[in-house]
This record gives sequence, C-alpha cells and structure tokens, in this order.
Amino acid sequence: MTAITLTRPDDWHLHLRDGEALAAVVPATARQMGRAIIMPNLKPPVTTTEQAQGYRERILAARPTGSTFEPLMTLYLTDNTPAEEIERAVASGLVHAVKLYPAGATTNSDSGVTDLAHCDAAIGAMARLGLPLLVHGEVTDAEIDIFDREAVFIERVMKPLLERHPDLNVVFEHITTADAAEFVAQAPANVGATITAHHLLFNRNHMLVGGIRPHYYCLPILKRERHREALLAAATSGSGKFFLGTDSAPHAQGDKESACGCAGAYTAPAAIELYAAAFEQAGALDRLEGFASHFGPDFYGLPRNADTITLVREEWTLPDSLPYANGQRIVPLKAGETLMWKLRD
Ligand SMILES: NC(=O)N[C@@H](CC(=O)O)C(=O)O
Ligand SMILES: [Zn+2]
Ligand SMILES: [Zn+2]
Repeated sequence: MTAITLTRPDDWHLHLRDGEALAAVVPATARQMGRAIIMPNLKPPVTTTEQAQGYRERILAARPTGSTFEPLMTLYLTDNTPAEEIERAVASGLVHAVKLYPAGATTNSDSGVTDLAHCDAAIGAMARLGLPLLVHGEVTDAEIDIFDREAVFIERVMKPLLERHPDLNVVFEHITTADAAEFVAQAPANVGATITAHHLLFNRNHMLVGGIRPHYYCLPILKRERHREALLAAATSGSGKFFLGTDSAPHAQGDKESACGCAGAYTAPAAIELYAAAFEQAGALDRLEGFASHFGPDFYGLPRNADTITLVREEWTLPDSLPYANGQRIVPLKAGETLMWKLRD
C-alpha cells in the first residue's frame, strides 16, 4: 500500500496551553485534525463556561488563516463545581465534556478533585444532561506504586462511580494498561476510552533502558510490553469504544530535560503518522479510520467529518526541535527520527 485516504480524524484528548505556547502548537493539530477535545488544565484551570468561552476564542484566533479546526471545550471538575455550572455548560453548546483530575495526579492538577463524593450533584447533572465525564484514571496515594496507579483506580474509583451513576457517559482517558482495556471492553456502551499513539508504540524500556529519556516521560507512565500489546489489540479491534486521543502535552525543552522533568509527550506534529505506524505494526491499517475518525464522533454524538486526509508511504524525518513560547524550543516525540507515513499537504 502506498497511500491511505481516511475521513479527517479528530483528537479526543489534547493540551494546547495558552498565550505564546498556544500560538506555537495550534497549527500542528489544525493541519491534521478536524476537531479536538481541549483539556482544561491551564493555570488557573478552566472551571466555568465563561472561561471556556474565552479560551475557545483564543484558540480560534491562533488558527492558521483559512483553518476550520474546531476546538471542543471542556471544564475542569473541582470539589466545588455546582450543578448549575453543568447546566450552563450544556446550554452554551460549546462545552462538550468535563474533566476529572484526581488532585495532584498530573501536570496542573492541584485544583483537582479530592473525593468524588464532593462532586455528586455535578456528576448527577452530567448524567441527566448527557455531558461526558473524562477521567484521568490514576490514584494519587503515596503508597501506591506509580506503575499500579491506573489498575488501582479502576477498583477504587471507576467501578464505584459507575455503580452510583450507571447512565453517566465516561471516557477513560489515555489508558495504559491491559486492566483498563479489559475494563472498558466489558463495560456498557456509555463507557469508552482514548488511547495515545505513544502508548501504542512504546513500553517503559523505551524510556529507561540505555539512559533515561525524558521525552518519553508522561502520565500515566509507559508500562510493560504486555500492556502495550493489549492496548494495540484494543485499538485495532474495531470496537467503537476505543478512539484516538493523542494527549499531546507540550512542555518547553528545558522543562523536560531537567532534574525534575515535566510529564507529557508532544506528539501533535506527527500524530496521525505515529498512529499509522502503530496500526501498520499490528497489520491493521484498515482499522485506522474507525479508530481515528469514526468512533470518537459517534461516542460524543457528533457528525463525522465530511472531508478526508491522505497519508502517503514516504520517509521523512521529524525535526530535532521546534519553536515554542518565549524563545524556547520544544522537542517532539521521535525528534530526529524517521517515520514511514506522511500526511499529504
Ligand atoms: N499526560 C501528561 O503527562 N501530561 C499532561 C496532563 C495529563 O494528561 O495527565 C499535561 O498537561 O502535561
Ligand atoms: Zn491525564
Ligand atoms: Zn492529558
């Protein structure tokens, strides 16, 4: 095969930041994706519909001329989110989901939820109004090993949440374990999951063997090979529960290559090409379109994109770094390495 044409994909989990960083990263996603679910973990977080509207305007202003890329906004759930805020969000038509960060779980999650019991009214409103809850599924207890935090979250948080709110639409974000893939596969139709390209392509050896590679450090952290294989099987299974969410999470080069490096992999510049590499590895390129372009909008109740993109079999090398905010550089995942599929401009 030398070319593949697909319905234009969407990214159901994306970090765009704000200010100069926003301007630096929006074009990379806008050239590939029709829409993206925009994560609300700014400093301070996007907790109200009014803030989401303002952020959306800034994203639209950062698009390249002529781009029709559409940001789908989210709110950051806190212990104090009132049910009325959920009603405002749905009424706005611009907010498509609410994001649950357990407090302290990941980058900019200090205002996250300390106990879901505090959020019962807001979550009840979401279940009633059909607004999905997007979940960063890791416990934060100091005694739980970082490699076990997702599996423990399923038992301690995810199962009780769905028992209490069985009709809630839930996306288990950026799943990284066989446990999560199996949980989602067996859950009812209102539970889906996003999977990143890097968790389909890499295991923890890529990050840790022969030297520590900070650009592979993200949360949830890369796991063992058997988990990567389970994620690849889920993504290529043809099940509508699993769909594309890059979790592209830009951080300046100096904040990654540091004694205490930030979590997040910047994959937006080659997102669809990285997914194509993973699907090709599994002999499942024919399943890429469902995962990348159909199942996400179907889950969110939105129309599939009307236009297409074409990937061509052509070697190209990712740049070593790209311009970022305040004169800094940003290093994309697989910087300086060769990819076999290329998005045709
Ligand atoms: N994935 C990451 O490692 N980092 C994300 C936060 C997140 O998605 O958990 C970020 O905002 O940098
Ligand atoms: Zn997350
Ligand atoms: Zn994320």
